[in-house]
Amino acid sequence: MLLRLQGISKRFGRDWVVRDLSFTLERGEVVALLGPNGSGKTTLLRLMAGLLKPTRGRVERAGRALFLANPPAFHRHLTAREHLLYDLAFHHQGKEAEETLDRFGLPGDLPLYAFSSGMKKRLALARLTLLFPDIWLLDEPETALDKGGRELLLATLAEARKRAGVVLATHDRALAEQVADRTLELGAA
Ligand SMILES: Nc1ncnc2c1ncn2[C@@H]1O[C@H](COP(=O)(O)OP(=O)(O)OP(=O)(O)O)[C@@H](O)[C@H]1O
Repeated sequence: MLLRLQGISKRFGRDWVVRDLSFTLERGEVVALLGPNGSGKTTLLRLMAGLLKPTRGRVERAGRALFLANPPAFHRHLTAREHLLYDLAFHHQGKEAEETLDRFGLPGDLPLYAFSSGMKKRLALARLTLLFPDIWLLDEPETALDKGGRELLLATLAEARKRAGVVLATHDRALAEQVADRTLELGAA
C-alpha cells in the first residue's frame, strides 16, 4: 500500500465536496480521477498530498508524495535550468539537468515568465522525473501539451508506474483509457 484514504470527507463552509470516500493506491498502479468541473478532483488530490486536511477520515502515505498543480507554479525569475539544478542539488547529479532539458525540449536559459503554458507543463513533468516521488498526484497533466508533449507525458507515466503509483485527474477520457488501470469517478457538484 502506497496511499490509503479511509472514510475521507471534506467540507468548505457548508458544502461537502468529498463525502466518505475510501481508496487505496498500490505501487505500479495508475488511477484516473474523473468527474465534471467542481466535482472535487483537485480537492481530493490535495487531500492525498497532505496539502489539505480532511474534515473527517484518515489519510496514510507510505512514501513521498508530490502534487503537480494545474497550472504548475514556478519561480518567475528563475530559468528552467535553474529549477532543475535546484531539484538536483539534493541529489548531486548536475549533468542530468542538461539531459533532462534536452529530453523535454526545453530552453535552459529563459526565465519562466517567458515560458508558454505548454513549456511550463513540460518543465513540471521534467521535475517530477528528477524528483521521482513514490506517489505522483497529477492535476490535468495533459492540458496545454502539444502532440510531442503528450508523448513525453505518456513516456513519463510509463516510467512512473514501474516504481511508483500515480493518481491523475483529467477530463480527457481517451487519456484515462490509455493509461489508467482503473478509474475513480466523482459525482457532479
Ligand atoms: N479553498 C476552497 N474554499 C472553498 N471552496 C473550495 C475551495 N477549494 C475548492 N472549493 C470548492 O470545492 C468544489 C470542488 O473543487 P475542485 O477544484 O476540487 O473541483 P475539480 O473537480 O478539480 O474541478 P475542475 O474540473 O473544474 O478542475 C468546488 O465547488 C469549489 O468551489
